[in-house]
Amino acid sequence: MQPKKELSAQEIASHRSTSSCWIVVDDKVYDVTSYLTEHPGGAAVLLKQAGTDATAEFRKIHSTDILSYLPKEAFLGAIDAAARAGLPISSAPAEPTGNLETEGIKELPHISSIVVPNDFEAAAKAVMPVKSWTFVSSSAHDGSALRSNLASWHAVRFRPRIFQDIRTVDPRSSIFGTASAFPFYVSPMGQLGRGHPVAEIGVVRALARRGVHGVLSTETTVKMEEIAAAFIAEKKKVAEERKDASTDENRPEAQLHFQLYVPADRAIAVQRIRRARATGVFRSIWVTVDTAVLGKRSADRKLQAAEALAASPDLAAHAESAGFGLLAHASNSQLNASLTWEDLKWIKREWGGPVVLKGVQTAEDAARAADLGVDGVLLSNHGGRQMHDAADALTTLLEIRTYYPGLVDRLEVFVDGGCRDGADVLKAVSLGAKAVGIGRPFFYALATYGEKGVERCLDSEFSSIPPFSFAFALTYVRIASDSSPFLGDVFSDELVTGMRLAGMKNLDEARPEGVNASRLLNEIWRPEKSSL
Ligand code: HEM
Ligand SMILES: Cc1cc2nc3c(=O)[nH]c(=O)nc-3n(C[C@H](O)[C@H](O)[C@H](O)COP(=O)(O)O)c2cc1C
Repeated sequence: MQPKKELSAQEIASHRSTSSCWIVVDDKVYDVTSYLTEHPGGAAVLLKQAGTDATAEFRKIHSTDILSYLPKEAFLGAIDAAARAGLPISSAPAEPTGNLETEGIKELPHISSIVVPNDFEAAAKAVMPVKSWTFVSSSAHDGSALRSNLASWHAVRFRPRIFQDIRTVDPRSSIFGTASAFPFYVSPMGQLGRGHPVAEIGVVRALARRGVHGVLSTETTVKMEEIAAAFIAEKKKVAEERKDASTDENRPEAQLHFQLYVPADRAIAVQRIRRARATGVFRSIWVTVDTAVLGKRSADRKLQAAEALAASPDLAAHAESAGFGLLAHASNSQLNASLTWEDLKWIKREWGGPVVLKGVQTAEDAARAADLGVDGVLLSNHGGRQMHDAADALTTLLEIRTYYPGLVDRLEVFVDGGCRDGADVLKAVSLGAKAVGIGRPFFYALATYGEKGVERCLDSEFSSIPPFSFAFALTYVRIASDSSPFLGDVFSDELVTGMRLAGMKNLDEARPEGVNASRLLNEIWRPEKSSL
């Protein structure tokens, strides 16, 4: 890229106000003044980086792909080594961390004391920087959609069967014909670098070791090509270890899928799809359809207003309209408010493989997706972060079963939102879901214990198993007693224990009669009751 003009360190350093704000990333200078009020992360974080070399701070959160959201004229030019040397390096903003005292935790607990998914959350709240914690934990408005997501799982009860000889149970499943160790997967979440420097790389390596599926977000901290390469390398390593240990091929291989935010600029969207396809690692594409605009994330907005007030007198004057407070609410570059069913045609054509719609919230939309040849729908309200008082996924699943009983056999139906117990995955599978997406627990696991935390959240430690048949290893772990050194995982342990307690030997035995969903059925949409 040719510099548009000579830019000296001195000149760059002078642009650090709301009337002119320049930042430098990878030796390129951007005028982000017009983007200040649009930036979903708020104006204050940009202003703190203004006039400095922001590369290090920027990379903790974003990949350089995100720069495509800036208007073309924002790029002012590149700088040379001399100019770079003259620039102040941005110091990490002093973000307050969580409060160990208030959370009643003295220090990060030993990982062995993390036994249920919510233990990761409590630990994360105590140690994560407040801004990152707020980003992950926040939901729309007063949190009602998130609360009802969490509650919905408890509104369905098991109907366990006895005398089933469940010494050996098989929790293996598949997504679009590709096997998975369990019927759950890690949901796409943006900016994992805000949890831990290993970011998405740590998550995909853990998936590769455990044979679990994951959906990668569009908004990664690390570029998708680097993540794909790390995933391939880890899978290769795992395959070699297994070969050396003379184990068999029964263990499912991990699989990635790609989540697509369709930006306003179609050229950017097409390029994104092509890049994802070129990596060769993604089995399907999951198009997020519940984010035509951003939901009202009140906790983030309050924090951004506070940051603006504290940042500088200049920004304080704009605090009422800073960041989320104004244009980010209808960010028109990252999101696309004009998408329609018509757009599915070119998305399907560009991708050329299985397509899932992520964020379907009614039976009618699920049926329309099936009619249009979509391969899967994810019933989801985005973890309660978008539509305030949106239906939880289990209720939508029951709505589908009631009004379109055959639909779950016409396409793969996934659910997510608020699942915090591996056994609960069985409730969704019993009602016809192919798999359950789990989001926040994995962000918290990464933020607290890094890659090791993600592994613990997923599945038990197989690496110390002596070299015998892997199929046997699976069986061994599944029937392990309380004294087994292999127990201590989170989601898989709960799932397998849940299968045994419910009397299910494999997932074919997860049938609707295995659960009592009548309480939630009372809450589904009833056209006759809704027509006034
Ligand atoms: C200069 C070009 C930049 C662009 C185009 C940009 C763009 C964006 C976009 C599109 C998001 C929303 C991502 C999502 O929904 O997951 C975002 C979020 C965010 N950005 Fe940036 N960003 C830029 C620079 C920076 C810098 C320099 C920092 C700080 C070092 C930063 C910090 C953040 C934070 C903290 C969030 C999260 C907001 C939240 O809490 O939800 N950004 N940015
Ligand atoms: C921190 C965070 C970031 C997210 N980022 C994305 C994203 O980039 N793309 C997307 O489609 N969904 C995103 N989601 C939504 C998740 O994919 C998923 O629908 C939701 O988290 C499931 O609910 P749970 O967190 O209660 O398990 C995000 C959710 C969280 C909590």
